[in-house]
Amino acid sequence: MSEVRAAPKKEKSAPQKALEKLGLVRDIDLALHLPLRYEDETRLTRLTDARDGEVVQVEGLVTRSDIVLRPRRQLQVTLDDGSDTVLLRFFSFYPNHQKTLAVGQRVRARGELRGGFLGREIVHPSFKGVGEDTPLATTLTPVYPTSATLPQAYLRKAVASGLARADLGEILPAELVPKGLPPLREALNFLHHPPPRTLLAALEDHSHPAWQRLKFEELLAQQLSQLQAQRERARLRAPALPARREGLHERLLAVLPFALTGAQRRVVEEIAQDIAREQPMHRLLQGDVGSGKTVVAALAAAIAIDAGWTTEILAEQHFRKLVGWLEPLGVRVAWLTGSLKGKARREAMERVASGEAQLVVGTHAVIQEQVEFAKLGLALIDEQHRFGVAQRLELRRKLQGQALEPHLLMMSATPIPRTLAMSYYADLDVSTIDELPPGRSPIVTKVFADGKRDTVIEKIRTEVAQGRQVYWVCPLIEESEALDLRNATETHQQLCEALPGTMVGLLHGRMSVAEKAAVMSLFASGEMKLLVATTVIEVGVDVPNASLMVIEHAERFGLSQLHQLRGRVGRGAVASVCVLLYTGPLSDTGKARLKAMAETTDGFEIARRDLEIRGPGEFMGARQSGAPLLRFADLAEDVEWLQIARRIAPTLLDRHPDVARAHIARWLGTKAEYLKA
Ligand SMILES: Nc1ncnc2c1ncn2[C@@H]1O[C@H](COP(=O)(O)OP(=O)(O)OP(=O)(O)O)[C@@H](O)[C@H]1O
Repeated sequence: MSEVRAAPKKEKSAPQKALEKLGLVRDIDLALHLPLRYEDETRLTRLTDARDGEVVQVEGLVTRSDIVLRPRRQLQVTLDDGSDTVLLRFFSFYPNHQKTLAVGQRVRARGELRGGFLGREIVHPSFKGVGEDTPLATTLTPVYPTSATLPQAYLRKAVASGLARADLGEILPAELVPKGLPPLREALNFLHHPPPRTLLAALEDHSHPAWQRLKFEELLAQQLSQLQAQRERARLRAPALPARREGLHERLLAVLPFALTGAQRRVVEEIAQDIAREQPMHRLLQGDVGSGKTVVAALAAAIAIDAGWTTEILAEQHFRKLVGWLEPLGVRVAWLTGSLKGKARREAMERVASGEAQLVVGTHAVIQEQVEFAKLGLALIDEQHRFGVAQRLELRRKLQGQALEPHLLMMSATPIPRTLAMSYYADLDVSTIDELPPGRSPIVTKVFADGKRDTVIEKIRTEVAQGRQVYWVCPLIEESEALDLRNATETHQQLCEALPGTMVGLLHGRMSVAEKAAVMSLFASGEMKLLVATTVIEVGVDVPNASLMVIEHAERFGLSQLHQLRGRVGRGAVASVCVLLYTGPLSDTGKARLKAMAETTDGFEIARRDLEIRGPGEFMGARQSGAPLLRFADLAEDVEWLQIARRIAPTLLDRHPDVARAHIARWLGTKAEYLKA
């Protein structure tokens, strides 16, 4: 029976999806996906010549092939290469393995040789059946960074065909390419398939000219796109917001209970200079948790408001404190949060539209919904809001009728080294608060298995008895069977029972803004001693009297997030402790994260380790999210190439704009459009 059916839509296979997830979509992406290391399948080692501990490729006949059940079920295969024999052992195997490895078959196997209880052996070698004269590989075999769902063999094929298809012709005029560097196609062919006996050290430490070519190309693309973005920005106009003598910002300084640190003063000065100009500021303000970013933002807002322009703050709770400083000085504030409804909402909108509100505090909804600003001069945005270029454009659209762009100050509490920041946020200037306010005592971090809960509760009792306050952080609000995470409500209940007579609060994301505010104010006033919360307290919460933080299921959190959370304590002069409770067994990365947390409280160091611990997959994930992270070059190491790229970029952009565009597109792909926008 034949029936005409529409051809079924071709579903993407799991490896295809995995490729996409790694960002390996275009041929050029595949061509630029470089091996982590190489395997040498170009030669055979005679067993008599091989030493234990050496990675070898051997070839011979199978003389024995048995499944052995003790001490653990395994397939044992003896291979004889004419000079000696070796035992191949497999703890997991399929029927077709046994077929290839049957007695009498010729097999080529590769792996680390070691002396075992049963004689010399290779555990889990890679292997294939071969004929008498199956040729050896002619080049070294690449091993690529990959993910769990993407088999190496599939990836190898995909990269090889991407490399063959990719348009890798020279784009740059020959006179601009530094001498001694091979053409791009040659460099990539070499790096994917180095000839036998290539000195691998030069590939591994990236000193080989083929690697240098990639570094140079990438840095040039980065410099070009930054320059392009800068030039585009230079064409835009923003209101000049000069700081007035004896203005609002000086009144604010006068009422603060502390003096600014040197770093805060420097950063305020950088921002003040920027916004005094008619070019829009695009600046990232970064500083470790508790370094005092809020007051810097408040001073910037004060200058803008004084100049007669509205400031918008995209961060609901981070800036309660900021409002608390400015409102008493007579600043008119409008709150625009998602939960604001009906008349109150309409009124708030009107106050924004008429320009009556000088400071507008809100969530993302401020941009997404129908809000029209009368005169928006400065936007302060928390990095948590992932305020990408797309959102900036949206913001611009909301300013129809306003010929001028607002100045943008983005704030990040995940500090990254300046050089990295420069490449990560290609079109932002960076200000860094690299000094903590005086009088802080370092936070001591302890890692405990969840079985030690009672000891931890005892510690809470002691802290509370001394008049201190405590946070207890849980990862989820609802029991998830899959993850078996403890429910915040349940923990709250448990702690209430364990600590009778102590006021224990609960804070989670499902509560309304008003409910959250009520709980927070009880905690801030000191009346509530213990606050059980989900990660909603991650940013902006500032209660200097809190001296103990317990993080439950700490193994489920990312490193930066743990650092953010931990930063809620140690904000005053009292010595603080952070307890990380984990439920084992821990994965390697889980272990590495908790270890890093226990070893350092320096946010820059944490950020560095975070990048180190996350695999290449996540690195690429970060790239895909639109943040151009350098993959080949290292801004600290490759200073020479950076200087050359800096020197060439303006010439290239002026004299060969098409070449510049093509070069950016090749290297940054969709990100090139992202930067042009
Ligand atoms: N120069 C200073 N001297 C003393 N205390 C300061 C100073 N600057 C800020 N503080 C105080 O330090 C605490 C942390 O400041 P702030 O909340 O601005 O940090 P932050 O950088 O926003 O941190 P986070 O990202 O962790 O929220 C606050 O209690 C603040 O009042």
